[in-house]
Amino acid sequence: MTIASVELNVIQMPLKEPFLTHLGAVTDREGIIIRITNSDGVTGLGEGVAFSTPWYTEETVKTSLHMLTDILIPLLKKNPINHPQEASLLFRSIRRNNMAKAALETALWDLFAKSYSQPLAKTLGGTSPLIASGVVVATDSTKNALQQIEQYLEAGYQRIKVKINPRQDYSFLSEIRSVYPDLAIMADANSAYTLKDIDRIKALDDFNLLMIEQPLGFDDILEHAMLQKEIKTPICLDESIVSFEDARKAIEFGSCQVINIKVGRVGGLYEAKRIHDYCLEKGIPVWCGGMIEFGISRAHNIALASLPGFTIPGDISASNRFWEEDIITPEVTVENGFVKVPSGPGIGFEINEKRLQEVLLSKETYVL
Ligand SMILES: O=C(O)CCC(=O)c1ccccc1C(=O)O
Ligand SMILES: [Mg+2]
Repeated sequence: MTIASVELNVIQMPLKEPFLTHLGAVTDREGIIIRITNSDGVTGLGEGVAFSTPWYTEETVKTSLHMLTDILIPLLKKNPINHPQEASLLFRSIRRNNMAKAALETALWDLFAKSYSQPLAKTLGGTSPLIASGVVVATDSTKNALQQIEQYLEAGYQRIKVKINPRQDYSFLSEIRSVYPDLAIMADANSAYTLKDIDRIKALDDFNLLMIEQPLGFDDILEHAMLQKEIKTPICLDESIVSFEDARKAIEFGSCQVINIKVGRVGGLYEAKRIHDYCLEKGIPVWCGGMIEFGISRAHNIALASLPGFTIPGDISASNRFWEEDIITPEVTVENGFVKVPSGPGIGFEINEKRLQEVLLSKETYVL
């Protein structure tokens, strides 16, 4: 893989409606769109999914730009690679900064697949032609939640995830359950509880949830294992799993029965696939998480979710879940509850250049 240049585009777009969790509101999304070009003029696309502030992980758009320009791109310049997996191994010399690493590594995967005229899903070992689609409801009112659920079920989504916290849990979920007794529902707490809340969390066993995601500390593995012994609802870990090693330890400890895999959170597609393969071997189902992302990251998620261990509908929703107009063409759509895995080379989506220009904040090109 002879890399000729790396282009970093910082963009910003308002969400159609604010995304509310107990940690705050996301109303505008900044992101980094990476275009890598090789010596034959083939381009690979990647997306940096860190937020503007470090509310979900410690990274931000600015720390990602620093890591990319001052550390990761120079590292790639010094160490030519033949396969994206080598980039992933090379980046192990840098501690964490997983979203910055993933932004570059995913672009290399797209470039690699395109240079063999192969769909990225196939390059990764994916087999399913269709991905079951789920969606997240992130609001602080039961009325809004019920309205949104109705609208999303109408659009065909197969599974609903709601955000919960100690001020919005039991009665919120019981109202939703009373309207939708058979709906596939999961609840994501984004670390809103501690073990002192064990009775509140235990009570949620009443609702036959598919799982409860990340109820306790964002970096905890021990207390989730203690909690899982006390509740029937399967625990799914999100924030706590930032590497293959975290996944291995969480499974060994019994800290979770399900894992949400996010490419950015774990540092790229190679690490995501390693976690997937291990979970498949251990009988732990996985699903693909979302980052309120733009179309490039969404496209990488689709390719990853075509692997056989992704047996639960993930947070892979249509472009129009968050955006008036996405930066890719065609946009991601959900039909009869599924997203089609593209059959074209690489991620199978192109940049919508007009839309990219409309939302562009800055652009830098590095020649290698
Ligand atoms: O569909 C989506 O992109 C939203 C997924 C979501 O809940 C989320 C969005 C941003 C940051 C963290 C999370 C999460 O899964 O905790
Ligand atoms: Mg989550």
